[in-house]
Amino acid sequence: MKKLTFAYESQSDLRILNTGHGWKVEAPQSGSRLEGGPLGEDIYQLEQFHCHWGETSAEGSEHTVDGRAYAGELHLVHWNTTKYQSFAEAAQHPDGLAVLGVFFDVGNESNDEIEKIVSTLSEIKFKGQFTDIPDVIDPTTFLPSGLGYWTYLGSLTTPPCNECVIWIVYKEPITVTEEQLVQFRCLSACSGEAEEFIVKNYRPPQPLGNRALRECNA
Ligand SMILES: CC[C@H](C)CCC(=O)Nc1ccc(S(N)(=O)=O)cc1
Ligand SMILES: [Zn+2]
Repeated sequence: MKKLTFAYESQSDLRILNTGHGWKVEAPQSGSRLEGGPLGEDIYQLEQFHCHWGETSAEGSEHTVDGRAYAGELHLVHWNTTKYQSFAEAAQHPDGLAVLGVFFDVGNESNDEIEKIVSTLSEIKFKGQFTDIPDVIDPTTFLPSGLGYWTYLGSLTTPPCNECVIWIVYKEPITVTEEQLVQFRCLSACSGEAEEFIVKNYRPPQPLGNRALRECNA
């Protein structure tokens, strides 16, 4: 496979919202480009990023490596702007979306970029609430230093689970702290006063079936 290349913009005032299933940062970046690797000749553009976690740090990732789960997983969601006119249209095609998955390992040093997300969560405690992240966010800082990855053809991991995703999962995790994950679990799944915490929002891996998994050791 050709090398995967990416270029992102740094943006401030990105909107973060509580979807009821977790937090999501809307980051449509016309100036961003993800290309190469398993993506053929097409260019993919960043649309949003979000993450998945578990009720303890023993679980939380949506992919597992030889059966081992990580404490969480960040998803940078891109869509094929070479072939399609909109994100929604791209989501109807097998090569429509490209999602970069980055595993979370729990460690002692907190991740500064994730901290910019965590610092806004008290303002979006309830489903439907949103706020702007004052800090400048550079998606490149979410990526690990080692750029080796696995890739396969898959789907959205939440309904409607469209089979429209070229998955690219980095082998090397990034480090977050237990405190940062604890803050994720304080988000509420409901809009009212009732508190039902979003303690876990990951979908377990599904059978590979006859799909090929490829790897690239950048
Ligand atoms: C109509 C297009 C699309 C259904 C609109 C909603 C959407 O964007 N869903 C979505 C996006 C990413 C993931 S994941 N977790 O990265 O696989 C899961 C679900
Ligand atoms: Zn996801």
